[in-house]
Amino acid sequence: MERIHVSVRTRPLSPEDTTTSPWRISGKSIFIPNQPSKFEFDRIFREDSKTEEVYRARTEDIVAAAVRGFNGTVFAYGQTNSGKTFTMRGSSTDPGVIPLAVHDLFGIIQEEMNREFLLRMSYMEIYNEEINDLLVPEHRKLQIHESLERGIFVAGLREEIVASPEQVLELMEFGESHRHIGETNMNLYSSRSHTIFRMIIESRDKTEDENGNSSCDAVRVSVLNLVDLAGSERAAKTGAEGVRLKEGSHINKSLMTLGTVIKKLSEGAENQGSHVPYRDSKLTRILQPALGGNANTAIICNVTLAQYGLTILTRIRGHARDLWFVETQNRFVTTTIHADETKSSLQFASRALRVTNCVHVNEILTDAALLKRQKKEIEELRAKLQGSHSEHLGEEILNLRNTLLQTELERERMALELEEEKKAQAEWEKRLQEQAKKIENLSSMVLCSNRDESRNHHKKEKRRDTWCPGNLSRETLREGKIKFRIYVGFLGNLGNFSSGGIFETLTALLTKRRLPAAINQILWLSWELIIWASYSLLEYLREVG
Ligand SMILES: Nc1ncnc2c1ncn2[C@@H]1O[C@H](COP(=O)(O)OP(=O)(O)OP(=O)(O)O)[C@@H](O)[C@H]1O
Repeated sequence: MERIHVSVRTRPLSPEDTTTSPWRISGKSIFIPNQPSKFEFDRIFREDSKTEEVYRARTEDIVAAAVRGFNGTVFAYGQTNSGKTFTMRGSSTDPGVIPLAVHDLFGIIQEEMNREFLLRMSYMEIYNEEINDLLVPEHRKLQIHESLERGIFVAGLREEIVASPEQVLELMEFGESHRHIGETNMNLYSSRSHTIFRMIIESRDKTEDENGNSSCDAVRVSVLNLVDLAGSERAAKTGAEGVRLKEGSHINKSLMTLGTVIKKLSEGAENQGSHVPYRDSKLTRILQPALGGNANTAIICNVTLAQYGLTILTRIRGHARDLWFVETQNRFVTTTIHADETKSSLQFASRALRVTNCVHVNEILTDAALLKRQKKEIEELRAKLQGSHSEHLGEEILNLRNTLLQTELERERMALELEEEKKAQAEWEKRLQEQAKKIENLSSMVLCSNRDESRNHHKKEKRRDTWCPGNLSRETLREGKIKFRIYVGFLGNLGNFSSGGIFETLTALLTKRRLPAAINQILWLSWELIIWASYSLLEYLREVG
């Protein structure tokens, strides 16, 4: 977790303002004697401080971190005419934070021998809640989007590839010429828009392995935002009307949202899951990652310690100048009370001190890079393993492998045994079922037989067919035998009859004996037939009875 770094820069005062100023500075504190409000910051830069001092205090580290892959944002905040543009852009004699950062950036990159870099720059302004591309002036009213890969970004914004600080500053100059600047009673060159100067830094490791391949394809992409905000202003003070009034109200509205966002964040709203109104203005939406996200952030709060700001605007040989003393040919004279606005700027800055961000390297890993990284990790682990404990560990691993193998074999053997036992049990159960069936059949036969015997005992004269389902009773079998014998007897007698009687009768007729002899023979045959029938009947009754 990284806290937002907040420093205060006071602008020079006129001799009159110096004598009347109620503010006192002591170390890192700024206060009005005998008043409860006392503000403490990371650094306070007095009016004689150079911009380079301001830059070295924190922005220098943020630039160095951006080269290593960490996002960074620095912005100048303060009321109109407090020196924000002076701090961020500077002049040819006193370069501002942006040119210092650009030179530093290229300097650090040149010293980085193991990485190769690709730098891009963009420059945009937020004017009346519209985003304009300062590098391509016809690109106006751009929209903000959000994606997983790019996070929050401005669609259609030109990103120029740059190779030297001079090229960057030249492009910046070009952009400046398209920025909205206007004259107000407070500032001849008052910024009427917020500007965001952005450097996008891409880098990859260029050390090669033995095969000549890059050792890692991971690409680091970080963004460095250097923001010059428009200043809060009171219409009464600036004398704004018409277009200036409209601009002023948009500026104030977006700064108010910035104040609300900082207030919410300082109260821990984001950690508690409460709503933070980033989307209420284009400025806070674009700065969202810097305010409550993944960025090293620094705020330079520009203030004037004047009680009565006696700002004299005059024109010398056609050029407007901001002077610290009264000129005889002054055009505009505004006498204002600054102390309240300074207090409100300091309140904003001290709230920002309580905001923390979660900063991490932005690295994009390709599949090949992931693979290489994992291989590298495996190699490192293997090397560690082969270190001091390698022999002991090797033996232990061998033992563990043997134990594992034996356990596997034992498990397989037990599984086979179990299978065989299951089969045997199934066979045994099948046999048991068959035996049970046989026993059941036999017992049913015994029952039938017993029942028939008892029935015969009580009803000897009656014979009844006894049929037991699924089996023949003894009685049925006996009856079958009797019938068989009777039929055989009948056939035997018929044989006798045929062979004896009929043969003799026919012989008598054919040998032309007399008819009485034939009739006699027929009678004899009939008699024999009767005898046979009687015999058969007696036989049947004996068997059945
Ligand atoms: N530390 C300083 N030393 C010398 N001159 C300064 C300093 N700070 C501001 N000035 C002068 O004060 C004037 C107003 O400064 P500047 O334009 O930077 O204010 P600003 O805060 O950007 O105003 P605005 O919000 O209206 O754009 C400029 O002429 C600038 O040169």
